[in-house]
Amino acid sequence: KFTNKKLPPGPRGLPLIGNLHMFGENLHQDLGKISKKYGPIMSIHFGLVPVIVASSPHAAEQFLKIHDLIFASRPSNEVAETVFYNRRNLVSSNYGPYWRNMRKLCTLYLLSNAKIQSFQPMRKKQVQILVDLMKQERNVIDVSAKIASLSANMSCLMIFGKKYMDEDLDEKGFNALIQDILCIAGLPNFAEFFPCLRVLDLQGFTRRSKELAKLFDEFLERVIDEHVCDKFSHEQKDMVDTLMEIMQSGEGEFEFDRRHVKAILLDLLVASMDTSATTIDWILAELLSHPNVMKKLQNELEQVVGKNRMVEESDLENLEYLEMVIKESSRLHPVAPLLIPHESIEDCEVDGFHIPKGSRLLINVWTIGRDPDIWVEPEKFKPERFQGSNIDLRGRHFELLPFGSGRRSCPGLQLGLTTVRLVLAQLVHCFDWELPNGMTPKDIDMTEKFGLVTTRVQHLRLIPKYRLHI
Ligand code: HEM
Repeated sequence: KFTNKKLPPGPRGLPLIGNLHMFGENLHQDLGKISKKYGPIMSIHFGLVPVIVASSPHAAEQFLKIHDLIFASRPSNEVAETVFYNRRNLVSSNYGPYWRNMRKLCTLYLLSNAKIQSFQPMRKKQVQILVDLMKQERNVIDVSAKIASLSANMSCLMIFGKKYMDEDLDEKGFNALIQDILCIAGLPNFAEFFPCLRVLDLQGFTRRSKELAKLFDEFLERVIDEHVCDKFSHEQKDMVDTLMEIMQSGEGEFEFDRRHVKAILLDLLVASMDTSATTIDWILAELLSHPNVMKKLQNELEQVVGKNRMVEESDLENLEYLEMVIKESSRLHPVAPLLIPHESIEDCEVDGFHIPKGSRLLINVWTIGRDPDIWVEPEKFKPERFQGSNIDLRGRHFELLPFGSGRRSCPGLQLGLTTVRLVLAQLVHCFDWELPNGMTPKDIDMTEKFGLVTTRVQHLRLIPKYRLHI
């Protein structure tokens, strides 16, 4: 079928390990450097697995729009199989009828605008609890940890109908276990690239995946049992209720039992908790590094909301500068800098290059966001660059893709953005934030820690000064 079998260019690999020796802790940055030499469609190898890296808006559009269908699958991995019930979740399931149906159900019943709206009072209450707590504080607080807990609480209330405390799962704690899942799923797993090493479990991933699978399965069983017996009364229909209803109605049009319910519940938890919290953390860190931007945002809030009340969700659509700030931070710090790996289901030709079936695809949105050919002074944090621009966050403009684009793009975009906008607006409106111990804005550390969700290495420790008149 293909006359031209030329693979995309890329660095020569070593026998067996391919290019794995070229990568340090920050895979997205290393790939960015290498792609400068080999171009926006690059071919490398993780062990024996062929990997294609796209690093320009044009290349991203080729894979996520023009040839979207061919690249709409996901590679398998240890965590997907062990922890997510043999890939019955949405994030890691193969492209096909199961994924299509499940995605439709999730968008229609769990992540629709009406559903997001129904959780508005819950969000308001949880943010209020955090603001009240911070109002009392005179000392330095770990704001990153507080934002992570707030996000975890909001996710749990939405998905399970109640907050779960760290001790509900394991002595290691709820948040830490979710981090473990993201970590194992995000790091290069040698057993995947060299199947013969699988039995040796050199990185201990198999053992840890099995432990995590057991812990979460017991937890999810308990949660479902509680709902079935209605041991705790909850005012509002949560996502467990909705999924159980779908299961009982037979509307799934495919096999749908407890394993599917559990896989989707865990998926939603993992996909929502850290992404939203980390996005907020990065934005706050940039605002603290740029006091002029912080001031301008506070001025906007003063004009739209005023100092006599807190922010309401209905205010959010009037906060234009906030939107620019979110876009600018998402450009520099996309929380999933390589998106989630895609996999091709057929041979394909892209820009004259042959891409074999079964290639893994990484879209380096981090590099695209910092490309000097696309952005003026790309390393500078300047929200004003989006003034009057039609570039949005929805994946229609391939130079800015924090939620991906096309069939596999984030179905939780609206929910995630609502959380990010509300929490950020409230924290910036209610408080002035002081840096501790003579720290200056220049001292804020922006070092990244790569993972499926890429976080800042340092937590933000700040002193809140309440600034409203109520
Ligand atoms: C600011 C917050 C968020 C960001 C930045 C974000 C980003 C992303 C990205 C980059 C992807 C991968 C796209 C790709 O592979 O092409 C993704 C997938 C996904 N996200 Fe989000 N996300 C966020 C919040 C959420 C929330 C709140 C939920 C649901 C509760 C969610 C559910 C999912 C799911 C289920 C997928 C997998 C979709 C599939 O494979 O079909 N996300 N997200």
